[in-house]
Amino acid sequence: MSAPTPPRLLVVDDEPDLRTLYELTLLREGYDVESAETVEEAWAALQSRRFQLLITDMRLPDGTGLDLLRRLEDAGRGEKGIVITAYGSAENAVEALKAGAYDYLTKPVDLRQFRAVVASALGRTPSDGARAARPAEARHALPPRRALDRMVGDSVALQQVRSLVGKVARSMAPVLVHGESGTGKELVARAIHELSPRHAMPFVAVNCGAIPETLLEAEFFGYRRGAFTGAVEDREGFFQAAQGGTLFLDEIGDLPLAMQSKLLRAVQERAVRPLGAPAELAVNVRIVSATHKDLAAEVHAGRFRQDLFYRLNVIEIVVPPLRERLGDLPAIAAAVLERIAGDAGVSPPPVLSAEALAHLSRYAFPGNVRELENLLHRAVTLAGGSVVECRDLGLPEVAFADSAHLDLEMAVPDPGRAAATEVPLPSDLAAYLDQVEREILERALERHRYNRTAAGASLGLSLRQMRYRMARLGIGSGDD
Ligand SMILES: Nc1ncnc2c1ncn2[C@@H]1O[C@H](COP(=O)(O)OP(=O)(O)OP(=O)(O)O)[C@@H](O)[C@H]1O
Repeated sequence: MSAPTPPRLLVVDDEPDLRTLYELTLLREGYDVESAETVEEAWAALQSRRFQLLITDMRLPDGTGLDLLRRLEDAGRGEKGIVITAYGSAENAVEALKAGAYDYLTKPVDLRQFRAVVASALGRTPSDGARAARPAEARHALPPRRALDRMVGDSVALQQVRSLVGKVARSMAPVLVHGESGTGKELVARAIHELSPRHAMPFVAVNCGAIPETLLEAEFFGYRRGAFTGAVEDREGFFQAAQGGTLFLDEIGDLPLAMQSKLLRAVQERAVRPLGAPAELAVNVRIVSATHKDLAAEVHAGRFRQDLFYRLNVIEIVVPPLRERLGDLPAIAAAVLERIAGDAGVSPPPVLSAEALAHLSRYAFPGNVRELENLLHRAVTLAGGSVVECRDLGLPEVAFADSAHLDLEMAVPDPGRAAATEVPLPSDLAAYLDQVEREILERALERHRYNRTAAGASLGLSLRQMRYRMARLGIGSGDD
């Protein structure tokens, strides 16, 4: 997969408040963070995978941070270590450096310094706490007012989406965008924002499924200095960051019930109260949310609050899967190839051979446009020339085991027929299902910046189950 893997960090502290504070700070810097409370728990994590950096408290219930550093050294491991020592204990700090620590910090930890030391250990420049450093936002950053242009395709379905976007952009009404993963829901949300009177104000994209439950409130509403142990500076939340603009809540169906209540309150009151703040702050934010889940069914099952559902779903925009609007495929593929060529400074852009296009048109695209983009990126690299052929696409043959052929000319949106003919019966069900599972796991990992815990949780799997499945299917977890 093409997304760069963020550095993976292990935080070890037995004090929940401090652990939360470190995790929150590091997540905001775009790192992939895991945590442990004891030497043994940390060691178990270190044995099962590689990290780039270990950040550990000196005093732990079953030993010290130095024990961890020594074990790493004995095992010839390359992880750097930062040790957090009690205020005034110079010996401890020296001992830590002697034991091979990259650096040490003393309590109470100054977060600015904390970020700087971590960045330096990883050979990076700290983001200075800027929101722009959030990978989720940076990943999709587009020039202003470009989202609508970027939304390629003339199928009836897409024309309807475009016309709805134009209509709803003017109002403040909350919009719920519904569609499978990778269909372009975020593009729709950005287009609404860019066409709205708020276009000069911020667009803040939040993947609700990627934030650990314990950090949700602080992330959404911010916190004040002193709100919890170690909160030494004020931090704004997503609502404040989106002030005057649009807050895009992706994967809203993944929000835990407790947080749903708090969000409902913020939306109703148009005010938020940062953790530790004496009073509420008025916020003027337009909410656009998105989900691939059937939220009505989630309400029915008691997993989503009905009152919040009604609040967010004032206007619904449905983005159909790519396989139901295959007529858009040639134009989207051409636009994507143009973009890839533009990024690489290549001209003219490569084109798909007729057979390659026909081949693609028989594929079900479970990952929709995003999958098409990834596939074309890979294909262009393999093709190395100006024409992308069938063999460069690397589509699993199992997906085509049945020779059902769909003529491109006939590829008009027709959900009924699509379901019946475009997913051929496989000749090897086990291999086919493995391939489907592999793609789902890879997409979830990519979406959650290769954090297996979050990716697994988004699929209803524990970390253990996730690891097992990845190992079975031979999926690497980035750098280990
Ligand atoms: N109609 C389209 N034309 C061209 N590119 C598109 C189109 N729709 C989506 N894309 C591209 O496909 C990729 C996925 O789109 P986007 O992130 O908006 O999907 P999503 O539904 O929000 O995905 P997820 O549910 O996984 O968050 C983006 O790079 C986007 O630019």
